[in-house]
Amino acid sequence: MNPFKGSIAILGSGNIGISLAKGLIKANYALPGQISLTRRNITNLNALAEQGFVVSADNAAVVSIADIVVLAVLPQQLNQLLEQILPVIKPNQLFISVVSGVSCADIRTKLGETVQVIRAMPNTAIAIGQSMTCVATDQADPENIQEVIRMFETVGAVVKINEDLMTSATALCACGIAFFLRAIRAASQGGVEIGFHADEALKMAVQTAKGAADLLLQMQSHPEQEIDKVTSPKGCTIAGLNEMEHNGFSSSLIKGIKLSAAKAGALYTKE
Ligand SMILES: NC(=O)C1=CN([C@@H]2O[C@H](COP(=O)(O)OP(=O)(O)OC[C@H]3O[C@@H](n4cnc5c(N)ncnc54)[C@H](OP(=O)(O)O)[C@@H]3O)[C@@H](O)[C@H]2O)C=CC1
Ligand SMILES: O=C(O)[C@@H]1CCC=N1
Repeated sequence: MNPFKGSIAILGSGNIGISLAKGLIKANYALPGQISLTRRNITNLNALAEQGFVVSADNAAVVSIADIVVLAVLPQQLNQLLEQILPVIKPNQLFISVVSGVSCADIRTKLGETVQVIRAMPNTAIAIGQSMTCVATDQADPENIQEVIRMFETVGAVVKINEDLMTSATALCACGIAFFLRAIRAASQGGVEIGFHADEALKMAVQTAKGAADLLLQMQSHPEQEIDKVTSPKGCTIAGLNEMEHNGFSSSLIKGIKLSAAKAGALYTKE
């Protein structure tokens, strides 16, 4: 892999910003000294400073020397941040926004119409190189799109989508990791009810979930094909599955994803 040669500023180093930084280092996309991390309370970044990351509370200072600027604050924190960096942005800088519900055009409205903006929607598995990242833009240059895809491919799978689907991607992939984690947690709680200690129930549920995901990835099959192989006639799997469905299992996942998508589209206030 050809490492990135320039410098990266991650503005808003909270959960996803730090996960991204760690993932990029783990994948050898960049060295810690090439990545500046900002937040207002920088004492929370002491451990990362010790690992060699540049840590700062001064967004403008790090943007003034960055080739790639990653916007990773909450939607309601974005406008104030953009006001801070507006005076120092340079031509040829690439802005990557992971902020939910904010369009490329919204960011250009604040930073100027010539600014190159690409949105990326990763999930927290980016820290271990297993993100599902959706990438979208409206008018960024092809070479910038290629660099962003290359960056996120080092830390997981990437799908390029139309920008109008970014809130849907937020719900399915970024929020989605929490939905699957909750399903694993629930399975482990079921495991405790039927006789296992909590730690062994969780280990069993985690490996079973991993096996299910890997089956689909490696066999390129449909979930129902794999389910059909498990459900013996008159057996215990179909009994359990149908009981879950009677209680709204699929329906609740679908409804939750629809609500998350609607909410993701309404997190940002332009003014
Ligand atoms: N968490 C996730 O899984 C994902 C989140 N996202 C998106 O990423 C964004 C961040 O989410 P998340 O990481 O969960 O949120 P966090 O609250 O964990 O992170 C946001 C960070 O921004 C910092 N911050 C706030 N204002 C400023 C500022 N003016 N300058 C510099 N830093 C600032 C905060 O620290 P301090 O208060 O110290 O300044 C905080 O650490 C959101 O827009 C979210 O929609 C996208 C994909 C996945
Ligand atoms: O919960 C949130 O709003 C953010 C966006 C996607 C994941 N976390």
